[in-house]
Amino acid sequence: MESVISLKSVSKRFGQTIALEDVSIDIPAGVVFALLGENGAGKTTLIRILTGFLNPDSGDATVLGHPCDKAGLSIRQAIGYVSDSPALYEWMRPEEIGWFTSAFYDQGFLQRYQQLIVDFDVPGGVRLKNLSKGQRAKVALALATAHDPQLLILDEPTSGLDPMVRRQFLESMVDRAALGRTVLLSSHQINEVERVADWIGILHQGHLKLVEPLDELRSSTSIVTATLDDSCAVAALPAGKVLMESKNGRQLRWVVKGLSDDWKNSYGEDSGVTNLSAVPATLEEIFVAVCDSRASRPQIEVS
Ligand SMILES: Nc1ncnc2c1ncn2[C@@H]1O[C@H](COP(=O)(O)OP(=O)(O)OP(=O)(O)O)[C@@H](O)[C@H]1O
Repeated sequence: MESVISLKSVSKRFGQTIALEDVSIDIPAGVVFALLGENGAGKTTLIRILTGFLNPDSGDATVLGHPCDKAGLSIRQAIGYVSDSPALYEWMRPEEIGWFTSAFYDQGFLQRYQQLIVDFDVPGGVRLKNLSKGQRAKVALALATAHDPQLLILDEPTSGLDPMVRRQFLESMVDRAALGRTVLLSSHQINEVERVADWIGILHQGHLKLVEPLDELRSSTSIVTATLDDSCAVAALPAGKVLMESKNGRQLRWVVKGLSDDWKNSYGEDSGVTNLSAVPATLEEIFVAVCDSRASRPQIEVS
């Protein structure tokens, strides 16, 4: 089946700054895909390429089968998109902008928009320039979702929303995916994302460090801890891909992907290591391990 979003070896620089380097992703239909990354990781650049606002220096990007560099307008008409700073007609009221925008879409748009505005508790008769940041974000979200698009792209969708609306909004993304729609959202809110995402992509300094279904990522990544007999000794790494190692006195901690079932066998009585244990890693722990360049012996594969 064709991917809803496909990026093949996409790179983009701004002068000396590498915003994206050789990024390839295929996102299937019917999933919530969360793009995570620190400030400046390249998330917005990737979204601007997908929505045709920016062309890559090299590589190919398609959305719903359309090439992003040539069909930006068609893509933006077909999808729902909310940027990190949505531009709205400030002098309009929410009820007016809904009515105005409905002219570009099918008959159901206005009814769905009005329902969303009620659900989000936005006052329909106040000018947009006089609404709070969160209320404006809700209007932008309602406009982007009221035509029930196949694909919804959201750059930092929950910033400015209060906790109740965030929860309601994120749950509605899961409902969309269950109906076969696809949602791509960029976020810093790792804990929130962990509750709703099916797939995770982690960008770090323009490089896609990881892209995987969240279930597989969680079940394959462990936090391994151990105690050294002598704090000056060096312990063998556990068998698997060590994403990060940290040491605090005699305490060792590793984040390991694909920890082998018999990993404890490598630590015999004379290994100088005791109190071995492994627990599943949280998404936040995985994110830090992938992005933290201070890890002392990072990204090592031990077999
Ligand atoms: N128009 C531009 N001109 C110059 N540099 C840019 C431009 N747009 C982005 N960059 C640079 O590209 C890199 C990636 O920026 P981008 O906005 O994609 O990051 P981001 O992951 O969305 O960050 P944040 O989470 O802070 O919004 C940054 O170093 C940024 O300074």
